[in-house]
Amino acid sequence: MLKTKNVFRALAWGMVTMGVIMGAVFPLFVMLFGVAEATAFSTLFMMATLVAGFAVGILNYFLASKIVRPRLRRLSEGMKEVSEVMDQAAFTGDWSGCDPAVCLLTEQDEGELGAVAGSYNALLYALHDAHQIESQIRHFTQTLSSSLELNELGDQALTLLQEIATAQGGAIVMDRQGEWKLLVSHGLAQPDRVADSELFQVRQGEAIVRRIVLPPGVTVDAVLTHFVPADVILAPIMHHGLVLGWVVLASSTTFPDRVPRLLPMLMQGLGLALNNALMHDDLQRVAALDPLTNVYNRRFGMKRLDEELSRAARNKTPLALMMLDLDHFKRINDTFGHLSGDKVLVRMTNVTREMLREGDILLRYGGEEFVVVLPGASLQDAREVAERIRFAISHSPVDVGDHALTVTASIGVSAISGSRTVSSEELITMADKRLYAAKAAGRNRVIYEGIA
Ligand SMILES: Nc1nc2c(ncn2[C@@H]2O[C@H](COP(=O)(O)OP(=O)(O)OP(=O)(O)O)[C@@H](O)[C@H]2O)c(=O)[nH]1
Repeated sequence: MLKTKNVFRALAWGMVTMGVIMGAVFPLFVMLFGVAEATAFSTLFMMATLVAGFAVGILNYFLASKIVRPRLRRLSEGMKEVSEVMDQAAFTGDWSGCDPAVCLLTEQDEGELGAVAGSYNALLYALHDAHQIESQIRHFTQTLSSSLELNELGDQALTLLQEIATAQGGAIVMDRQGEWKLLVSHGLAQPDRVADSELFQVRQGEAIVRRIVLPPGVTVDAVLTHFVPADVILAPIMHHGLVLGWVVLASSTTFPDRVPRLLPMLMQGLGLALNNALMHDDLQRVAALDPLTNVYNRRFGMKRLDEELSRAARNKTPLALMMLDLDHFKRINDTFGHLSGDKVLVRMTNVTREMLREGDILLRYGGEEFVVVLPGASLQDAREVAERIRFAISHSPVDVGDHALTVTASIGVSAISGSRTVSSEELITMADKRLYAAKAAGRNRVIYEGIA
């Protein structure tokens, strides 16, 4: 801390003392020019030189004070004004009054006073930048905390990061079970190449913000043209020392220096938010999936069925449902054991899943009984799919110990045509009745009509 006593008082003392000393030595000086010693050291002459020295000292002091004081006052008033605005801004959040463009001190002096004003202005710029960075980080963190859904979160984060870094393109790549998967990309042509590339294969500890060259073919998809970015930054998304993923930002020009310095701070918030979203995602999955077969469990699957039924009623589109039950499954358990039974269940769900289209729903209704929902399918469409599933199951033997076990399934199909609305219970009951008819008729078959 700088310690100054009253500088002007010190100046006054210094100047007056110097004046008096000059007055005291003046007689010696005049003797060099031939003035007689008696005259030079006469009381009158001595008094005159001392008074003159004193007067010159006082005059100098007033002169210096007259020139320097108002400029110093101007500087200090300017600083005071800015500090008051800043003080207010800390509470109101309105920092517009602290913008360097508004608050700069305009001291023209080329000497020390100008240097003081220059240093003050530099301090103001640094404060302004620090505030901007702090509010960018705060806004970024606040936005991230508003979402738990992984894709939505990734999208929001990338949008903000592009804004902050002024990047025209970017992507977020996540580590999902040991593989790099593209979570989101903006403005990149062929973004999948980014996830497939070797860019992220770094050893632990080497995960730092760095500048890279994108793999061939990855360009930025600007409004009028595609361009190979001039500057690309890669930033690791860390959480508890682990790399959860990477942010890639691409620009047509070189990124400002502050960008690579700012990114690690933003990545901390992003790491926490993405980790929360991943946990949420896992919990959702656990809540929705059957742990053995990895298809929807009954609770979640029935919810999805209700949603699809409402959609079908709204759009007046057909929807079909099938109930599938493995034949004589108890025997498999009894003969080969429960674990072999589990193996058969997993294999059969995989075989069934392969026969379905995207948007179809497969759920484990209970034990060895499954429901398949086919939105948009008529009874005839569903019958064909059911036949394909039945055929595939009966032609997919499962290795159980030394045996290649052949399993069959019975399937009951029901459907709504689009003009009639029915409840999920009605649809299930219908399919269930047809399933039991299939069992009664000898199993390994599909029944889709005749039983109401
Ligand atoms: N391994 C295994 N078995 C299960 C599971 N859930 C239910 N089961 C068994 O599935 C068998 C179903 O037997 P049943 O309902 O008699 O039917 P089924 O033997 O397939 O005879 P049909 O359906 O009439 O052809 C029972 O032995 C249950 O214990 C499971 O998660 N794993």
